Parts: sequence; structure tokens; C-alpha cells
Amino acid sequence: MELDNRKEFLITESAKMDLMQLDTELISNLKKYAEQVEEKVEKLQRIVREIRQPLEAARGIEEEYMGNPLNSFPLIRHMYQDWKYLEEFMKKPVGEEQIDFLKKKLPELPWQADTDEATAAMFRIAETYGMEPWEMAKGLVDNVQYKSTLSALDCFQIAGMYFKWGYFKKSFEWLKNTKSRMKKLYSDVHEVLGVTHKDVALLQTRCLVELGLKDQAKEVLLKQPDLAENATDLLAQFESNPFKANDLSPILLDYYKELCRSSFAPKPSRLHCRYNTTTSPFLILAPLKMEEISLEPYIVVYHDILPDKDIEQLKRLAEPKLKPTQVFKNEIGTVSSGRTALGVFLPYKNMDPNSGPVLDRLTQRLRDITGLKIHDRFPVNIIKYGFGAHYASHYDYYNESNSDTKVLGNRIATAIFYLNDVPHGGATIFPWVKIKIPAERGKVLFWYNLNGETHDVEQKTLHAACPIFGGSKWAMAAWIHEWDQMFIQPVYRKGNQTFVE
Ligand SMILES: O=C(O)CCC(=O)C(=O)O
Ligand SMILES: [Fe+2]
Repeated sequence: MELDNRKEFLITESAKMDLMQLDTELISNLKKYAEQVEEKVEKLQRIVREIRQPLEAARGIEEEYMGNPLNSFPLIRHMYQDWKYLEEFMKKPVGEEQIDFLKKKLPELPWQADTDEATAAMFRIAETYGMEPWEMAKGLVDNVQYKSTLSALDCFQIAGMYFKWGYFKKSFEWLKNTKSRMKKLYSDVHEVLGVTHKDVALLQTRCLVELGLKDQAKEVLLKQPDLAENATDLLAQFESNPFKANDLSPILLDYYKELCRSSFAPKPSRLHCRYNTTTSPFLILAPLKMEEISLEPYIVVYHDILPDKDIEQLKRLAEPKLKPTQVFKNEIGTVSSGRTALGVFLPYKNMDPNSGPVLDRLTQRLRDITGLKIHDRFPVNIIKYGFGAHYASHYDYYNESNSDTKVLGNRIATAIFYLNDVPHGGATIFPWVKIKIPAERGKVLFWYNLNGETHDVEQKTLHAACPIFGGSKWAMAAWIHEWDQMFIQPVYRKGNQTFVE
């Protein structure tokens, strides 16, 4: 199936709601199935009680009992007739309707790719925020304690992914958590749902073998009754077939983790807050609250930029059009694991004609903030990040010529609008200058990607968005290009001529 047809279970509210609705239906279907089975079981029990009666009556007096035709006749008749019917009855399928219903719904359920993506998101959250498996399993993430916890099956799934990627120590830890969550009472449930103590012990053994801890590996096998007998063979087998890990885990650099964690508070800026009355004449009448974050590179935050109703309208316009975001790479947009989010550019074709005024107000706001030349209906990219989503470290400027730069030049500046309060995670960070901007509704982050005088690229504008671990994040990016500014800014470009043609 095409990527387009895939439901974005992790990001769109509607897909998440559909999923819950579907689960509710499937559970009630399973309950109906159980009732059907129960009905059959009850009928069978009644039959057993009924047909057992003559034998019970005969116990101890068998010969005398069978001498009586009132007893021998029924026995013959019963043996001849009843068992044939009973065979029919036993063979008759139960709950076929419910099985069919489930079969029909299976294609609507998340796919392997969705589960892998969700598991990768758990990895990203656990590793970025430095959570131990037991903390995460108990619902703790970066000093936020959730009421929810992970089940044995959840932990087993995560353990499996860590294993596949070659993180054997962490996988082992996740397996320990799996084990401690496998209560005896539910062992049959776990067995049906695909995880047994034996499975866990086997994977633990493999982890320990890969870690070179042979004695401990053997101990695990010996403790597991259905493996103990073959312990030596299994161990030899694992040792002679080392696991070929394929590390597809997201790359999370140390500085990214350091800045994203709550232990790194945004440093109080020594620069100051003031009212900006200068970038546009309008601001003399209505100054903007501006916070200077850094001078080199030039980074500022504006507060209370868009009215709530405009924010809501922009989100409403974007929501139905959101698609997995693309990252510009070699002339073509590609979906990249570096940015796991949905996005759409506004304005798009055939937009609601009532959207004109809000887009005009937005364009004007961009002019006010940047003091740059922003043409009418300037394109903005609305981005929605779901659980675990992030944007890996990147520059907004291009290092190479591409179809975008050929027409517009490089991206001279960026404005990021935050369109909601992100409950947990989702800050924008600038690792070179150790800056962290929490994602708070109404703020706009603005910076120059190119040096104001030389138009050389500013490497210190490297930035990233931290993974979201509670709620979702709505942001809106406007990338302002050089050549629009031709008449208000001189373009000098020393050493960086790569794409001036
Ligand atoms: O969402 C953010 O905080 C940053 C987004 C960003 O850097 C971009 O879209 O280029
Ligand atoms: Fe960016």
C-alpha cells in the first residue's frame, strides 16, 4: 500500500480515536465469541450430566442393571444414536461470525511498520531523556510521573527491538522488566498473546551470550524448567551463531540529549526583554514583546504574536491536509526518519476562500517581526509532531545548490511559530550556543541562518526539536530566502559560493 494510505496512528487525533473505537468493537466481539463458546460448553456439561446418569445408577450392580430391558434397551439406543449426534455437535464450529468479523477488521489494524515506528519512538524517548527501562515501565519520563505503566508484552516488544539493534544490555534490562510483570495468574493470557517465560529466558540467554556472560546465561537456562535439560546444547548453539545485529536506531548525539533533558534549564538570558518598535512602522503603535536570546548568531523570541483565533484557524486549515513531512535532499523531497512529523504548506490549492484574512495577518506579522521583505501569501509549513516525534539536528540553510536555491537563493532566516503548549518535550534547541526554547503557544522564534553582512552560513544555527513525550506539538515554520531581500540587503558571499551560479 502507498504511504499516503497509511493511517498516522501516532500523530493524528482522529486515527488514534479510530483505533480506540476499533479496539472497543473488537473487545465486544471477543466477548460475544466467549459467550458463544460458553453456551456450547454449558450445553455440553448438561449433556454429560444427563447421559452419565444411567451409568451412575448401575455402579456396583452392573449385572443386575443390565438384566433389566428397561436399562439395556436405553443403553443400546443411546450408544447407537446419541454419539453420532454428539460427534456432529462437537464438530460444529463456534463463534464463526465473530471470527469473520475479526478477520474483516485485521487490515484496519496497525501494521508492523506502525509498531516498529512506535517502538522506535519509545527508544528515542528513553534514550533522549535518559530513562532506565524500569523507570519507563513504571511511567516515569524526564521527571514526569504518569499513571500509566507498561505491560509485560510492551516491555517484551521493546526488548526485542533493542536486541535487534544490538543493544544487548538494555534488551536484557527490558526482559527483566518483562519477567517481573508476568504474573502467574495471567500466564495463560501471556501464552495466547505470544510471550512465555520460555521466550523471555531464551532472549535473555542470547543477550548474555552476546555480552560474553556465559555463566549467567547458563544459569538463566537452568532456572527455566522447559529449557534446563537442553541448557548445554542451547548455549553451544547460541555461541556458535552470534547474532547479527542491524543497528537502525535513531542517532541521538550527546549534546542533543543533554539539552533536551529537564536537567538542562534554558539559561536565563543575560540579554534582555524589550518592546520592539523598530523593525516595522506599525510597531511604533503596537510594539512586540521581544526577548533577545543570542546575538551571534542572532536569535530572538517574540511573545503573544498571533491571536488565539488565528492560531486555531491556521491549525484547522492544516489538519485535513497533513502528510508525512519531507526533508529536502538532492532536489527531491524525501520522507526521513530525521524528522518524524506531519506537515503541510499554507496556502495550498483550493483553500477555503475565507482563509484570506488570516493568511494576510500572518504575512504582516512576519514582516513586523523580521523587518524583511515578505511577499503576499508567503508560504509557511505547519508541522504536527506526535508522540516520540522529533527533528534531528540540522541547518535550515542549504549547503548545496538545489531547485529551491536556484530560484530563491539560500534561506536567510527562519521563524518558528509555536501553535500550542506542548505538555512534555518538544523544545527547540541550539546545541552550539546551548540554547533551549520551550514550545509555548503564541511564541515565535526567529533567527538568521546567514551572517547579516557577508551572507556566509552561520554554523552555530544548528538546531533540533526534542522528542515529544506528552501530547503533541504544533509548529509553523517560515523560511525566508535571500533573493527576496535583494533590494534591502546587500549580498556579499565570501568563501561560500557553492550555489551562486
Ligand atoms: O519544531 C521545531 O522546534 C523546529 C522546526 C525546524 O527546525 C524546522 O522545521 O526547520
Ligand atoms: Fe529547522
